[in-house]
Amino acid sequence: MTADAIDLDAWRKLPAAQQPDWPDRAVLDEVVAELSTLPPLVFAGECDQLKERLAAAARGEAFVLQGGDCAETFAGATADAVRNKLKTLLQMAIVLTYAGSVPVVKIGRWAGQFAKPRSKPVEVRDGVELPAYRGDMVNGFEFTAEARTPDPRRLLRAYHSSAVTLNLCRAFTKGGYADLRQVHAWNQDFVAESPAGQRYERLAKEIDKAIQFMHACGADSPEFHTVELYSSHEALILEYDRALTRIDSRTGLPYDVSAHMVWIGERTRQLDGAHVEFFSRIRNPIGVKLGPTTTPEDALALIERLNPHNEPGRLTFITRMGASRIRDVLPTLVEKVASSGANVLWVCDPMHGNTFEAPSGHKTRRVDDIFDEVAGFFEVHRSLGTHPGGIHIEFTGDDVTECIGGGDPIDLSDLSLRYETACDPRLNRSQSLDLAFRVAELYRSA
Ligand SMILES: O=C[C@H](O)[C@H](O)COP(=O)(O)O
Ligand SMILES: C=C(OP(=O)(O)O)C(=O)O
Repeated sequence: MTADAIDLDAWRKLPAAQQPDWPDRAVLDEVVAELSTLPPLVFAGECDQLKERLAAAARGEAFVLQGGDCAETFAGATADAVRNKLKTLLQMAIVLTYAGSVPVVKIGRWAGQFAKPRSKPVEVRDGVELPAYRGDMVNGFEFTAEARTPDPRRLLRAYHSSAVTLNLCRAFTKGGYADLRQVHAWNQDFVAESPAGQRYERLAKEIDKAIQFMHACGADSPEFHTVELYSSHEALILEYDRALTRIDSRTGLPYDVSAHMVWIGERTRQLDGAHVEFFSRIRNPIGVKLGPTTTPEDALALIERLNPHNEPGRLTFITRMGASRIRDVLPTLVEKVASSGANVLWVCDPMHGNTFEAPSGHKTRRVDDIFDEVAGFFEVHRSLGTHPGGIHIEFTGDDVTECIGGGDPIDLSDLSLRYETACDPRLNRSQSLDLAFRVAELYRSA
């Protein structure tokens, strides 16, 4: 299909869920016009490369590690915070690479993850009702009428903040910070210094031996000093992602150049809705979140709309069923999709089906439920002979206290110590590394 034949604005005629109530259309139009002139954040060729990597993961020849904050904030785009997230992602990736003996496709849930779908449009505190916080791209977190009023100028800040974050990640991953031996040394510190890490001493020693062996053979090529890293976000605010959609000069086809991969959330995947329509036009690799009420018919219809030519690596289903439901709900879904012959990558999001409210009012998740959902995901795929293609998690590289349990346990009374998320609870650094070692054990138990 040529670019001329692709109507990138067809979504405007359809119902779009979870969009802000912008107070001033004229300001929005000005912002969108400016965004449309700004340089792309990623190159379409990189999106194609990611598509190839995802196709390999769907065949069982790679494993996807996708993660980052639930909601990025403008204030959080500091060198320390970005570095800590990247460092944790790289540490997790080494463990998974060794355990799976396949490349790990590293995708940050960052440089664009500034918008949140909400279950209620308003928040009430002490009898005062204000619009819900929808992410820094839309409004402010502070509970005042001024902060909570959607402001289109925030779309521009989201673009610039994404550019800064991506720039730093590109510098770190290409400039030597991601050196394999350095990342492994950080893992050794985790194992030596934390009660959570001590369980994994044997595995860490094996990795150490493997690295020494490669070094001795002279096999540590330039790839061991740099890392391929991709960016992703939920493309929720369609004005933003549309303004950053450009026609690729190589192919003449449209790509959303705000990120390498974008996904549709559980709340916006209506077949006749604006998000599915918009995503059907762009050529990036895309994801769709599937919750526990998804029927096989829903999944097949999404495949038909979003990947009609059955292109490998184009479509990822990110399942988020909840630990208590995954073993019941996932098998039929995977079975029906597999028997249709569709090329789909299955990734497990063990976060969004396991959220509950603590007595203190904090939204939280049990680390054990998160581990259990991932274990269920592996079990289901193993029993069906399909590939557990990756995990999608909300985490931070900082020592926050937002999820309970883990190797250095955080309990309900600890939640208020360092509860910093702007939306949903994230795994902290130690809980994330713990998860990587657990997934490694699942891999090796096959
Ligand atoms: O991250 C996902 C959603 O935005 C979030 O779970 C919605 O949370 P809410 O139920 O507090 O609106
Ligand atoms: C909102 C999210 O998830 P879901 O659409 O699965 O609820 C998310 O990943 O931020």
